[in-house]
Amino acid sequence: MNAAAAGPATYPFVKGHGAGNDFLVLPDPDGRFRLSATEVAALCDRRTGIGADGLLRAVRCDATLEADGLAAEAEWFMDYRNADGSPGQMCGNGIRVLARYLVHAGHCPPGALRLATRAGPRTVHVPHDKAGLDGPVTVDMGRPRLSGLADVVVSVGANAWPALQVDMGNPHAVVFVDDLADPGDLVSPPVVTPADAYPEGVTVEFVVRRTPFDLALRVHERGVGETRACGTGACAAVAALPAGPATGSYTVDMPGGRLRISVLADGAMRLTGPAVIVAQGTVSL
Ligand SMILES: N[C@@H](CCC[C@H](N)C(=O)O)C(=O)O
Repeated sequence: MNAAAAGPATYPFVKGHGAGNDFLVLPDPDGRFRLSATEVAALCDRRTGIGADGLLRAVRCDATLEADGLAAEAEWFMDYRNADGSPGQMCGNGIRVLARYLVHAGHCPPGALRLATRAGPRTVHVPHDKAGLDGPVTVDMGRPRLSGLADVVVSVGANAWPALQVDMGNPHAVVFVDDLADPGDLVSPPVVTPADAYPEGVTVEFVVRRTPFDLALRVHERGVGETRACGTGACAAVAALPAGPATGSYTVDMPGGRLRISVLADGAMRLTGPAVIVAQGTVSL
């Protein structure tokens, strides 16, 4: 990590999760850190680092070129990195955890917060009566974009399924399966064909529809591996329902917990679930 000369040797961090999808929050209000992919991966390593599915650098929009042009809309930028160090455009659980941190640390009042991401600004709602270390947080996810441009197939071992391409700001391939055990242990990434369908990689959801408004899924995230929950993935699964989702409220159960998704009349989605801070400390690098 390259901090400005004479910067501190230790840095504060916060550890949090949303439905078991866990993150390292690194406050960097003045944009002093340049984190290499190797450094992010070392911090996220579960044996030799702090351990997380991803890292959320909390930086003010006016302190980073990546949020160029967004400072008029949002004070803070979510610099999201996957556990392998690669950047991601959007993270539905991460942005809820970031909002939890910003409110808990006193950087923002509870209520509606506008946060910038690589996929554009999003509004996050931290209830006034739940401004502590845990409780539900909601994010306006916007409208999913479905692409029927290519016929995509997802394979795991001898099993293959047709997939629907969904863009939630980040890329997803959604597969409906009979049983959540069908994709096996997901230790290796699913194979997606044609290979050029997702030039920057893809997150794959394996979904079971239990009732019209109740889904369960497992997810293999780009840049991470199988995780216990994925907010954009849960929205992508609802977006991929045959004939499109009806307006209303959906539940999506994942190994780490339950997320709720409201589909509004204009097709926009609101994602709600737990956002929890579990630890705070310092890390020296
Ligand atoms: N867990 C996240 C998604 C994180 C980004 C993903 N791994 C990618 O590379 O696009 C979520 O909750 O949405």
